[in-house]
Amino acid sequence: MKTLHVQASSASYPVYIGEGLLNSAGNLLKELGLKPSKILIVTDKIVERLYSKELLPQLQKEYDVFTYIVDSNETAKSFENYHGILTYCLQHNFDRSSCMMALGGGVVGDLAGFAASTYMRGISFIQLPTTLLAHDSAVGGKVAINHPLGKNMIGSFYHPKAVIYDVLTLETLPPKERRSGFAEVIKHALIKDGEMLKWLHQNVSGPADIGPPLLEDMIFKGIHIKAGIVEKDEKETGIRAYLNFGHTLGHAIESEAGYGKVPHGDAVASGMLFATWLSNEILQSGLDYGKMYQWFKKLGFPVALEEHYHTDLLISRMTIDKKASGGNIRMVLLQDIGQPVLHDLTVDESRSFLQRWRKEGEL
Ligand SMILES: NC(=O)c1ccc[n+]([C@@H]2O[C@H](COP(=O)([O-])OP(=O)(O)OC[C@H]3O[C@@H](n4cnc5c(N)ncnc54)[C@H](O)[C@@H]3O)[C@@H](O)[C@H]2O)c1
Ligand SMILES: O=C(O)C(=O)C[C@@H](O)[C@H](O)[C@H](O)COP(=O)(O)O
Ligand SMILES: [Zn+2]
Repeated sequence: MKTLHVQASSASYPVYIGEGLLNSAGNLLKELGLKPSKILIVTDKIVERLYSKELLPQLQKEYDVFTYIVDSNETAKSFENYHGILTYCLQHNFDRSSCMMALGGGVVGDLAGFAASTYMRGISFIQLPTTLLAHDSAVGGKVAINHPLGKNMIGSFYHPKAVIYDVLTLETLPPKERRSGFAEVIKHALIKDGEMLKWLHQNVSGPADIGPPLLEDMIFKGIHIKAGIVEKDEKETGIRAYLNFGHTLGHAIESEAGYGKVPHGDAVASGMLFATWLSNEILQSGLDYGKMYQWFKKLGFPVALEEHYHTDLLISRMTIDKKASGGNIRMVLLQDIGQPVLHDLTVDESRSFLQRWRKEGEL
C-alpha cells in the first residue's frame, strides 16, 4: 500500500492506494480513530452489485451499516438523491457522530460528499473510489450536485477524513470509463508535469494500454499533482482554477448533451483540445496540437464536436461557468506544458474562436 497525505488549510487526511483495501476498510477506520455511531454507504447499482460484498461484512461486525443505492450515471447527482439521502439519514436516526462512505466513482463521491457536508452541518465522510477518474474527484474536497442549467452548481468544499483507493476494483472498469478517467490523468500532466506527459505518451498509445501495470502509477502521480495544488489554494481563489483545464467547454458539452450522455472525461478531452488550440492562437504557445489531436483520436476521445451542438448554446452555457467573471468567459490556457494561465475572453471573442476551432481544429 502507498500513502499520500493531503495537507489543505482546513483539513489533512491520508490517501491510501493499494490492492484489496476494501477488505480492510474497517481496520483503517479504527486507525483513523473514527468510531461512527452509524455508517451510510452511498453507492450506485453497478458498484453495489460488484463490491458491497467486499466492504460490508467486516463493517457489519462492528458498526450499524446502511446502504443507499443510486443510478449508475451522472443523472444521480440530483436534488432528488440529495434530498433522498438526507431524508433516509433522518428517518434512520443518523446523528453527528455518524459517517457517510462513498463507494464508487466521482458521481457518488460528489453526491455523498455534498450530503455529508450539509447533514447536521457536516458529518464524517470517507471516499472509497472505484474508477480511474476518481483519482481526481476523491481528492481535494470539491463536492456537488448538478443543476439542469449547469454542472456542479450546488456544492461545497468539504474534505473526506480519508480516501481508501482499492485499485483491484479497477479490473472491472469498462474501457469507456478507463478512457474517461485517463483524460484527467492527461490533464494533470498537461498543467504541471512535462515529464509525466512524455511518459504517458510513450506508454499509452491506445485504449488497451490504460490498465495495469501503469494504472497505479498514473493514480499516484495524478493525486500528487492535484494535492500539491489544493494545498496551496483550497478554495479556488487562484491557482486551483488550473485544475479546470478543459472544463469550461467540457462542462458546457455535458450539460448541453444532457447529463449522463457524454462521460465527464470525454467532454474534458474535447475541452482540452479546444484550450490547447486556443493557447496557440492567443498566446502563440507553440504546443504540438496535431500530436495531441492524433493521440486523442487513437485513444477514442471525441476530437470534434458533433454537429448537433449549437455553438451559441455552448457559449451561453460557458457564460454561467463558475470561473466566469464580469460577463467574460475565463479560460485556462497553456503558455507551455506545465505552465497554465487564466485568460478572459468576451462572449463575442469566445463565440468566434469556438466557430473557428470547429472548422480549423479538425485534422
Ligand atoms: N469533485 C471533483 O473534484 C471532481 C473531479 C473530477 C470529476 N468529478 C465528477 O466526477 C463525475 C464522474 O466520475 P466517474 O467518471 O467516476 O463516473 P461514475 O461515478 O458515474 O462512474 C462511471 C461508471 O462506472 C461504473 N463503475 C464505477 N466503478 C466501477 C468498477 N470498479 N467496475 C465497473 N463499473 C464501475 C459506474 O457504475 C458508472 O456507470 C462527474 O460528475 C464529474 O463532474 C468531480
Ligand atoms: O478539483 C478541482 O478544482 C477541479 O477543477 C477538478 C475537476 O476535474 C472537476 O471536474 C471539478 O469537479 C470541477 O469543478 P468545478 O468547480 O468546475 O465544478
Ligand atoms: Zn474534471
